[in-house]
Amino acid sequence: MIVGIVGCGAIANIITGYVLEEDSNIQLRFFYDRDLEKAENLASMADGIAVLKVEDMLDKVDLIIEAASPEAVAEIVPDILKAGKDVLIMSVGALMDKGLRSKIEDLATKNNANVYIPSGAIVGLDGIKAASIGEITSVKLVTRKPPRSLGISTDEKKLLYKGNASEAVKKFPLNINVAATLSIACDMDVEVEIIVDPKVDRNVHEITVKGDFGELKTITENVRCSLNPKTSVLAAYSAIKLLKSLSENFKVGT
Ligand SMILES: NC(=O)C1=CN([C@@H]2O[C@H](COP(=O)(O)OP(=O)(O)OC[C@H]3O[C@@H](n4cnc5c(N)ncnc54)[C@H](OP(=O)(O)O)[C@@H]3O)[C@@H](O)[C@H]2O)C=CC1
Ligand SMILES: O=C([O-])CC(=O)C(=O)O
Repeated sequence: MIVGIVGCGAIANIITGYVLEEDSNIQLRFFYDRDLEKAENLASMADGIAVLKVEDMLDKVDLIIEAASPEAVAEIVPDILKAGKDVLIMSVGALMDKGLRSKIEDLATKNNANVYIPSGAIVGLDGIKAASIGEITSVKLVTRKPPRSLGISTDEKKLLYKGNASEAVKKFPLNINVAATLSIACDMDVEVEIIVDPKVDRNVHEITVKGDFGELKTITENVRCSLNPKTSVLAAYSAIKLLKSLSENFKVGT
């Protein structure tokens, strides 16, 4: 599978490092970033090609990884799908915009292309997807991050946000994509709390789901990426695992 990547920051660096060290179906060849130097640095590590615009890789790839920003989803994903190519989206918060999401779903169907959304920095999506076969009655996400991850400075633990996911992704576009992933998985605009906590040094996501299946609670205490403390290492790992699973004939989990 020939892969291009849009956004050459923390997640792209972890994916590239993995591809260089491990045997897999992922042939990472093309790199794009609005900062050409970042694309060139990763391309030279991976013996790939830095491109000046996404169109320059479109006819040469099977799949593009979006690991840039919510704006990049709106700017770039429609063209990828129009070219009939698959896309893996990390900046999932963009899809809380119902208009953009249905445009992306329609383009994927019309062009026989796939949109992949990895579980990212949370655990439990397997059970939540299974639970959605029955009735889900409530879903709540409580995210606690250290001040540096939220780009603020404070000595006090504080509730920064309480509301639904669609507003949370507008207020914290680079910090709470997981709320969008969760909302899409259970087809609800889930309840979200974001807490800044100087006492934690991990990005912590706690999910509680209730439904006719019973109740589940997951807590993920994520190590942060060295290149970007907002982002958890598990998010990059989930993208790698999803890409690897595309060529596997033996699947486990929902
Ligand atoms: N689904 C999930 O669970 C998670 C999702 N994420 C999301 O994944 C994305 C990537 O994360 P991460 O690697 O940590 O981010 P980084 O900021 O480390 O890297 C992103 C890179 O993409 C560039 N970029 C942003 N917008 C564009 C654009 N429109 N066109 C071209 N390049 C662009 C950035 O440039 P610049 O520095 O100039 O902005 C930066 O170089 C983010 O949106 C993040 O919020 C992160 C963690 C978990
Ligand atoms: O990586 C994380 O812990 C979560 C995150 O930033 C996001 O969902 O945008």
